[in-house]
Amino acid sequence: MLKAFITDIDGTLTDDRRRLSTRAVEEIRRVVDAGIPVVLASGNTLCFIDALSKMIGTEGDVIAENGGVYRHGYTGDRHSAGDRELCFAAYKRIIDTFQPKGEELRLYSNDYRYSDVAFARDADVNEIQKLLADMPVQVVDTGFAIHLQSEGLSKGAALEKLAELMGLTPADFLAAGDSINDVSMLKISGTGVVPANASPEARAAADCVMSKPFGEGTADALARYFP
Ligand SMILES: O=C(O)COP(=O)(O)O
Ligand SMILES: [Mg+2]
Repeated sequence: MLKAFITDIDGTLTDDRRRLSTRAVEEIRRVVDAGIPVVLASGNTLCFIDALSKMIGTEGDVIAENGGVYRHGYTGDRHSAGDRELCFAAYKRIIDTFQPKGEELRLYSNDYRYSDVAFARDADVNEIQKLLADMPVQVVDTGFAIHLQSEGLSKGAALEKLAELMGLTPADFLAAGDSINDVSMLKISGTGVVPANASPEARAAADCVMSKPFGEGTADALARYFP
C-alpha cells in the first residue's frame, strides 16, 4: 500500500515555463491534510524548495540539487554530499572551451548550492560529457538546466536515506517526475508515474504515464492513487 508521495517540481508540478499548477497544489494539500507525507525533490536549491514547501503546505521533507542535499522536516539536519569543488573545476573546463564560441553558460543560483553546479542549457550535453570523460562527475540535463554532480548522487539514492529518517521505505512512495533526473526515484519507489510531457527516459522508468501533461497529469495521479 502506498503511504507517501514524492514529487519532482519543474515539469511535474509546473509547466514548461515553470508556472505552478494550482490543481496540483490543491491535490497535494488534500493528501497532506489526509496525513500522507509529501516530499518535494528537485534539482533546484534547498532555499527555493523550502519557500515552495511552506507555501504549498508540506512538512519540509525535501531533496534538493538532484539528491546532493536532503532534509527531514524544516528543523531536521541538512545532509549534503558530493565534491562541489570538483564540479566547479569541471564547470571551469566547460566555460574555457565553450565561452570562446560565444555560449554564455550562465550559472544558476550558485551562491545557494551545497553540492552541485547548475547552468543554462546553451551547450551540447554530449560534447560536455566528452570533455569531462576523465572526471568523476555526472552531467545531467533536466530540460530546465544542466547540472554537474558527483557520481553516486541521485534523487533515488537520497530517497533511500530520507525514507529511513521518515520511518518509511522507498517502496512506500508514489513518485512523480518528468525527466532523466527522476529516473532513479521512479524506479526505486513503489509506483512511479509521469505526466504526458515526460522525457523518454522517465516514461521508460514509470509504471504509469498520465494522459495529461505537467501538473494536471500529476494532480490526476494523486486523485487516482490517494483517492
Ligand atoms: O533544477 C532543474 O534543473 C530541474 O528541476 P526539477 O528537478 O524540479 O525538474
Ligand atoms: Mg523536472
